[in-house]
Amino acid sequence: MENNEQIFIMNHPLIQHKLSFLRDKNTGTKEFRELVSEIATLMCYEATRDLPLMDVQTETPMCTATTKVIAGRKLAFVPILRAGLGMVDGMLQLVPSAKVGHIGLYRDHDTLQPVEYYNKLPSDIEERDVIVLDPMLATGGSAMDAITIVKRSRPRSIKFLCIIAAPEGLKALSEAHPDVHIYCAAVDEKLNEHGYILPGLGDAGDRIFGTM
Ligand SMILES: O=c1ccn([C@@H]2O[C@H](COP(=O)(O)O)[C@@H](O)[C@H]2O)c(=O)[nH]1
Ligand SMILES: O=P(O)(O)OP(=O)(O)O
Ligand SMILES: [Mg+2]
Repeated sequence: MENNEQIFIMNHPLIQHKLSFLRDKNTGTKEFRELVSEIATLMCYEATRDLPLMDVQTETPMCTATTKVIAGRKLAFVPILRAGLGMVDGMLQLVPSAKVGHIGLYRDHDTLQPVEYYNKLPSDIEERDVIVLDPMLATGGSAMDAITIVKRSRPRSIKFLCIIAAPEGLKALSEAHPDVHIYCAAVDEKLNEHGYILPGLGDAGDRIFGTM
C-alpha cells in the first residue's frame, strides 16, 4: 500500500521504532499507554502539516519582523472509545486548545459490527476541523460509523488518524468516505477470522486499560 492523495503512511523512523515496542506482547500496560501517546504526538505533527498560516508583526529585541501564526483554524479531536482515548493526551500536547468529543463504539464479537453507546461532540463543531482517533483500523466498521456520526454535525473537515491499519479497513474507509484523509503509521498484512489485525498488536483498548 502506497501513499496517495487520501492515504498517508507515516514511516518516520521514530514512529516505526516506537511501533515495534507497541507490537511486542511483553510490553506492559504502562509502557504501552506511554507509547500510544508518544506515537499520537508524532502523528499529530504530520497530520497538522496543512494548517494554514497567516502573517503577523512581531517585535523581536532587534526590530519588527513579519512572522507566521496558525490562521485561526480550530481543531477538535474525537477519539473512538475506548482505544482512541489513549491517543488524546498525545494530540493535546501539540494542540492544547483543541476541543475533545467522544464517540463510544464497541465491536460485536460475532458480527464485527460496531455498536454505538455514547456520543458527545463539541457544540461549535461546525467551526472546527475534526481528527477522529482510533489506534486500529481493522474492518473499518468503527471508523466508518464514527465518521458518519461526526459528519451529521457538519464540521469543516474530517481526518482519520490510526496507528495500524489493515488493507481491508483502508479500502472500506477510503471508499465510504473519499473526502476524509487517512493517516496511519503502518499497513499490516490482513485480518484474521475474528477481525483482528495480523501481525497487529492485539486489542488496543484492552492493552491500554489493562483489561486483558
Ligand atoms: O486488531 C485489532 C482490531 C480491532 N481492534 C478494535 O476494534 C476496533 C476497530 O475495528 P473495526 O473492525 O475497524 O471496526 C478498534 O476500535 C479497536 O479498538 C483492536 O483493538 N485490535
Ligand atoms: O472496538 P472494541 O470492541 O475493541 O472496543 P474497545 O475499544 O472498548 O476495546
Ligand atoms: Mg477493544
